[in-house]
Amino acid sequence: MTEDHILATEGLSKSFGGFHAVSDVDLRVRRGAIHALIGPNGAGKTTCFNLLTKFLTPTTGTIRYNGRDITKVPTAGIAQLGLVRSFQISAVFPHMSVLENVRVALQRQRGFSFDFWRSEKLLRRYDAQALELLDEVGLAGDAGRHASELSYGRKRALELATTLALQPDMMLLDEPMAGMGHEDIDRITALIRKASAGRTILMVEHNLSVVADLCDRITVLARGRVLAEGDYATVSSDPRVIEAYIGAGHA
Ligand SMILES: Nc1ncnc2c1ncn2[C@@H]1O[C@H](COP(=O)(O)OP(=O)(O)OP(=O)(O)O)[C@@H](O)[C@H]1O
Repeated sequence: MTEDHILATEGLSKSFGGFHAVSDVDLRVRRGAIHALIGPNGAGKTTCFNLLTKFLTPTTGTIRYNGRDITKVPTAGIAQLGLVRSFQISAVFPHMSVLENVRVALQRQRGFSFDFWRSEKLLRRYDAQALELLDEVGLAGDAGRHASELSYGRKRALELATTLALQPDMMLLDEPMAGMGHEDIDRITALIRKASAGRTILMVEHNLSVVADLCDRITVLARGRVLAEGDYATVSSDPRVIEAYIGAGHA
């Protein structure tokens, strides 16, 4: 790993029983990049993300973040180091207002555990900052609404705001465009681009035109292994990549 890489894995592997879901993956993510992890269904992308955020323990291999070996650091510790995973729809509290959702995230960022009984007065201290974040993702006008009333695309924008509240140096985005129509895709693409200023993004994304549009570097996984790496033009013209997608019925 060089100074240039904020995240680097070496020989990262995960087996379930005798099945190798991720095999010997050396992933290098350059600081400041928008990097995509792509590949056909079952390639090992989600397993990789789960390894990076410690939802799973690697069978073998190491993960370094900002030069530090984080292979044995638990999930909560990873976020404290500035590596935050987003786009987990469950991260939004549906019965709280949009503003309250961001407020809670800001409170967390300051190291408090979430406390439903914390006084309103104390929480209100975060309102101005929460509104600023909502404005950044185009949700200032929705601040008072219940999160559950938001459209799917807006919920995802809210998740982005709650993630940004944690002030991550690096964000892991889990299929940010999943289930979205064109308009939402354009909106979220613009938001991700904006949010990438001054930070690093690693995303798993099936929508290849979004990947082409947004990502500087792409790692293609197939059958748990790195098949190709490079910019979109390079990997999309690689015959092994085309074959892997066609073989998996993605033609
Ligand atoms: N907990 C588990 N136990 C056993 N096998 C698993 C487990 N989790 C994942 N796998 C298997 O590992 C392989 C990789 O799965 P993974 O979900 O990482 O792929 P993916 O690239 O994210 O796929 P998709 O694009 O369909 O989400 C698959 O064959 C999957 O069935």
